[in-house]
Amino acid sequence: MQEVIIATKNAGKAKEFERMFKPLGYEVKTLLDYPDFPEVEETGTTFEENAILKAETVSKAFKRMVIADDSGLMIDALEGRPGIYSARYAGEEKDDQKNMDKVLKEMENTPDNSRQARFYCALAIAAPGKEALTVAGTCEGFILREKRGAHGFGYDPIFLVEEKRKAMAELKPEEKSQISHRAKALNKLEELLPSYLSGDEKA
Ligand SMILES: O=P(O)(O)OP(=O)(O)OP(=O)(O)OC[C@H]1O[C@@H](n2cnc3c(O)ncnc32)[C@H](O)[C@@H]1O
Ligand SMILES: [Mg+2]
Repeated sequence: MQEVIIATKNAGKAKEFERMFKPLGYEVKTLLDYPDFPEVEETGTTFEENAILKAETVSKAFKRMVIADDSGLMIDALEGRPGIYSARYAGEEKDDQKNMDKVLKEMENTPDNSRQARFYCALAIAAPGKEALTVAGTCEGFILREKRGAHGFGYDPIFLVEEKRKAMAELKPEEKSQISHRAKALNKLEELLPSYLSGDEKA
């Protein structure tokens, strides 16, 4: 089986990529398989910049084609927050429960008709000698008033998926991987991959 390297240390993302790449005939390796690889600092100001930073850093180190994911939750009533700071919204320890609790508290007085939000996922692909490429996908929904469901990771229990009328964490993994921001971005990447791989080398 062919191998694809995903530059992530997030176990939830790793599982989703495994599920999505399997039907394409790829075995997924992530930075969880290389625990000594240092965390790449996310110093960009957009999801795309951070995805490129992660993909290029790991691609240079491994001298291989690498895909990276930078993603997060954007809430209208919070002017797009937590956005690119989603992982560390409630502190450096990247605690999903604390992050959700912080959002629920901030949204306590936000009425039902003003709770629109979306997940955003930027994927970057980098390969030796090539310019990195990015694609993105979104998933629309609403912020719930309490946690629901036990699947997924991150903010999934407090995000009501508009098209399913269920919390993201209530969807089975195979359902999430049909409709998620990550799945939509990956579909676009799949379309662009052949031309990327056969395209020009960087000068
Ligand atoms: O950078 P890597 O190593 O990939 O892992 P990370 O967890 O730091 O990942 P990000 O920097 O992209 O931060 C994304 C955060 O956004 C949230 N998030 C992203 N995708 C999500 C999803 O599908 N469901 C729920 N929360 C998600 C979750 O809290 C993630 O930790
Ligand atoms: Mg990160």
